[in-house]
Amino acid sequence: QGQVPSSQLLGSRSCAPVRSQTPALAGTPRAEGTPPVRPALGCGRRGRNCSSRAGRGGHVVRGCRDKERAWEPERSGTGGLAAAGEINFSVIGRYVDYLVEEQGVKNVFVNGTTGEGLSLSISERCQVAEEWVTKGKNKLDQIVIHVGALSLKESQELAQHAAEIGADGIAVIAPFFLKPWNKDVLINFLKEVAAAAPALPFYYYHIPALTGVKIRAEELLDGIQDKIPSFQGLKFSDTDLLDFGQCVDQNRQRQFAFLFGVDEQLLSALVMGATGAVGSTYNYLGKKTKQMLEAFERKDFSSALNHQFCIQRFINFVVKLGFGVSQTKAIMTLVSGIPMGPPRLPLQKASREFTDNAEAKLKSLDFLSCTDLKDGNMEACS
Ligand SMILES: CC(=O)N[C@@H]([C@@H](O)[C@H](O)[C@H](O)CO)[C@@H](O)CC(=O)C(=O)O
Repeated sequence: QGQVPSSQLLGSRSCAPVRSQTPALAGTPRAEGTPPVRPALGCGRRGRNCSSRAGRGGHVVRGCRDKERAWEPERSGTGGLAAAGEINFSVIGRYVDYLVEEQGVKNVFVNGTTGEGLSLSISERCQVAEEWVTKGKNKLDQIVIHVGALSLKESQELAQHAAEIGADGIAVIAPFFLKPWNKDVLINFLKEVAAAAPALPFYYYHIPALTGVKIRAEELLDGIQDKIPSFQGLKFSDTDLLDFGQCVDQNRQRQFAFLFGVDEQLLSALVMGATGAVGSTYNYLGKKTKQMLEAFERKDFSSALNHQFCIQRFINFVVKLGFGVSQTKAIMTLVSGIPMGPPRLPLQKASREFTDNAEAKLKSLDFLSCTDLKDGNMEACS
């Protein structure tokens, strides 16, 4: 079985502190059997202060340099085809177009949970980031790269690399094996990563259910800018709306971005002051979610609630079937027509039964019609 992991996007997620901003996605598409593209080097976007690696003299981003060789087809002996289990970069450009044109999503969060960032090597993470920046140039508004890792040094390498390629921001989760035991220790870790890319807006990615680090975000934010001057905001992937509300309430004087990451509860978070959203479902429900954001903006709360309930109906349905990153990838493939490939171990590919059920539900909720389906997925309509 050829396994080609790729990254996630937003649906990936609104990274801008503007309430009406399109939700950004997280995750990287993976594809099977398509030719990988060697990522272009150098910085991409909006004249950000970055320089190419070649121009940085002695600056070494070890993992990222190794990859340059690994992806030369003539050396890999694969004749230009992605080997089993490898990332296929060639779909990222198409996926950018799909997000922008079909889902109205212009901000992405790369190498996060949906993109299985923690299951990739450092070299792969660099390549994925580069490909998104290259292909997103002049198309996407913001590209935030998740650079969290268990090793502080690796996290710093990734942060430096993100700055060099011209990303718009970096995000970091709490280290989750040897864990920080209190707020100060966590801040010390985050501060060291942020210092590796001081010009890049820095986001803390709060996802306690996966990291096991339960330090409240509200506590962490208290005085954080004194320690991390580039601190820009929070990606809050937790259902504790008391904690989230207090983050907003206690930081009203600051221009922080509060990006909410529980898609089925987004409306509640908007009421509390969320400035954007980052989530897996925006990969395929981006347009629907935008309608909810727009209804909320124009204070049409009844419509906004209808949209949220509709989205909840779908999420509630798939959660009962068993829903995670693998299933998200299957739905992304179904809706976009762009092959995401299977997830990487220890995750298992979603079952055909799951995909069939999810497809039927999407159609019954009018989230998907046969005319939405791309050539590659037409058989799903028969
Ligand atoms: C645990 C998890 O995967 N949470 C998702 C949500 O979008 C989640 O899939 C959705 O709310 C459905 O429960 C996001 O918060 C993850 C995310 O933003 C990312 O891929 O980094």
